Amino acid sequence: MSPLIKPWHRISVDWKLISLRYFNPVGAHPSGIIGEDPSGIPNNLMPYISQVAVGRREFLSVFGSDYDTVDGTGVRDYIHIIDLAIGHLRALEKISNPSFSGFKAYNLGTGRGYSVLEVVKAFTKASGKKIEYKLVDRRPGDIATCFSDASLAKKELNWVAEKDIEEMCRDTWNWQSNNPNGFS
Ligand SMILES: O=c1ccn([C@@H]2O[C@H](COP(=O)(O)OP(=O)(O)O[C@H]3O[C@H](CO)[C@H](O)[C@H](O)[C@H]3O)[C@@H](O)[C@H]2O)c(=O)[nH]1
Repeated sequence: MSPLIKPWHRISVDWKLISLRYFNPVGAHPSGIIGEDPSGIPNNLMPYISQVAVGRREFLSVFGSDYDTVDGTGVRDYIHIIDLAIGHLRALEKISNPSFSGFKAYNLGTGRGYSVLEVVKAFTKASGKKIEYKLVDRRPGDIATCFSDASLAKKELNWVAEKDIEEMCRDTWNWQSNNPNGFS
């Protein structure tokens, strides 16, 4: 074996890397003790909706209502943080297996997209609160639709997301209603 090939050969045996591609993590720990408390004005949809529901913000600005989607609003693949945590445990099991080497990337998502207005509807149901919203211009840089193909994670990590949008909204609301001002 030439000296040039040797180092690469060694790398292919010893080197292991797993990359997990998160889609849109939301939700909170079901205990209601751990949740998302962004500092300042939330950039992301779920914490913004949650702060409207709890009375910290007046209304949600829905960024764009003319996308080519089910109702014109942006579609994303929301995933409960508990499912995401379990995905990490499965990846750790995989990378600890002596038979695994090299690099793999796995999508962690539900494979199903929800529009902004569908999330608003699900959150209204989970919280019993009216979520005021206004349709405004698109946010620069946003795309219409983004959802995962998580079939490789199912096949190789034995992982699938199990929690649905109702549970994501319920756990988010459970935390937010117990912590109306966040952790402060
Ligand atoms: O106040 C808001 C916030 C968001 N949205 C909409 O809600 C959807 C989800 O928006 P998020 O900001 O929650 O999530 P994104 O998928 O747009 O953004 C996420 O994915 C991006 C890459 O695709 C970046 O990684 C970014 O940091 C990360 O938050 C989008 O259609 C967005 O336009 C609103 O209508 N109003």
